Amino acid sequence: MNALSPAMDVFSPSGPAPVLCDTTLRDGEQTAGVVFDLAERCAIASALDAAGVAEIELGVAAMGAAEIGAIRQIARGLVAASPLVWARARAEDIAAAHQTGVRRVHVAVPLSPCHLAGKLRVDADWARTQVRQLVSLATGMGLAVSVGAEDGSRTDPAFVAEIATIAAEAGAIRFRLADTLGVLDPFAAHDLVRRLVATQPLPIEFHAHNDLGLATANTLAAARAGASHLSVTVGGLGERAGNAALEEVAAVLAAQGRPTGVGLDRLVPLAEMVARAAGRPVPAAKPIVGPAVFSHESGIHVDGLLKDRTTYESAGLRPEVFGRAHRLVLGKHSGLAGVVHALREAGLRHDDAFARALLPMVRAEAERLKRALEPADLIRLARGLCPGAQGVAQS
Ligand SMILES: CC(=O)SCCNC(=O)CCNC(=O)[C@H](O)C(C)(C)COP(=O)(O)OP(=O)(O)OC[C@H]1O[C@@H](n2cnc3c(N)ncnc32)[C@H](O)[C@@H]1OP(=O)(O)O
Ligand SMILES: O=C(O)CCC(=O)C(=O)O
Repeated sequence: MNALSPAMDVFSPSGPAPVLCDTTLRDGEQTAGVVFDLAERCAIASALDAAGVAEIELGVAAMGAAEIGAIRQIARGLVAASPLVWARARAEDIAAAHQTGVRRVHVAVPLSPCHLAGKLRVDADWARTQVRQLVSLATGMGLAVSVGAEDGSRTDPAFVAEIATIAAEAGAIRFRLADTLGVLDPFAAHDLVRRLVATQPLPIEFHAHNDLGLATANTLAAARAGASHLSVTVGGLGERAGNAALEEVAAVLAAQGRPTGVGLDRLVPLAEMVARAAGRPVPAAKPIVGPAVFSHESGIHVDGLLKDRTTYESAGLRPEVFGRAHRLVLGKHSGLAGVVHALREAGLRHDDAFARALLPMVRAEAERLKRALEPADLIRLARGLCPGAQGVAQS
């Protein structure tokens, strides 16, 4: 029994877990205004590696000599994870990637009509030719090559499959379908990936964006449709609204019985490390890693949790799994059970009559302070109500 809910239990997919390809250091750092220094990049890569992330996209070698040197240094620090370098569909980008010493390059090829005509000023034949020639060029240099369909979700699926087939014939090892603008919903993502899996020979990676808040859902739908590799970033950092969050994808797959090898207890330190380096604090309610996601205040929830934790905690989301713990707080929505519990924890008088008298004061104080109560607030209120409350612990 490993489902997040009975519904997920019924529909849990089977088969090997997809492989996670983390692109925090490439798409994540492309977030407007985010810059990691070299020490931060090395530390993030090592933390991802230690957490068991299988693949790490390290950056864009075409940015120049300093970036080539940085990628080389970061890659040298990896123990188990496989590094890869991102490249445009240009021979000079592949040459730059080769200079990093990393043995794998990912070549992104814009495929949608608007990217081909509007951005590159080329036609579909250009894409066919570039993929054939560049994959051969890269494999000739001894590089393993994956090919990406940039803006693939706004491209005729038959053309995407054709390019993937050309990539396979030229020697590519994988094909990445990018929902570059985050336009898909999970049903469309599932359909596109299923079609691609069925019509061309390469393993498929899905690369989601979160413009509609669907990156994780789309990534999981892609996995269910047969994507063997999934792009993710720590905290979902990435262009605009970001990418699929590593912690969400890893947690759901583990809960579905398809663990990715990522240590779930490493996710919070990773999120905090990336948040610090990015200058973007982890949002309080960010699933899995947010500081507040295992906190409970509402009377009915706290009462339920105290009687039987499974009332408000699903099997795959036990806080201990992530190295975390429940935090029961007192506030405007507290009930009697929560007050009794908090009093007992604080070593204060905690009989029902006392807690019942204190409850309206707890609510009023939370309203006055516009926040949850700290232990010191509770002690102050309890002493105000009954000066001898402290140390008069009763069962
Ligand atoms: C959806 C994505 O995430 S795509 C990845 C985005 N990542 C980045 O942009 C990484 C950082 N980028 C950079 O440092 C720079 O843009 C560089 C080094 C890649 C290129 O810099 P510049 O040579 O100054 O070009 P600039 O950034 O102004 O324009 C991009 C050029 O790449 C071309 N290009 C864009 N994508 C691709 C592609 N996948 N394949 C081939 N060419 C491409 C554009 O057509 C444009 O070419 P042009 O100058 O001949 O018109
Ligand atoms: O890597 C790719 O293939 C696509 C690039 C990308 O990040 C995107 O399209 O969102």
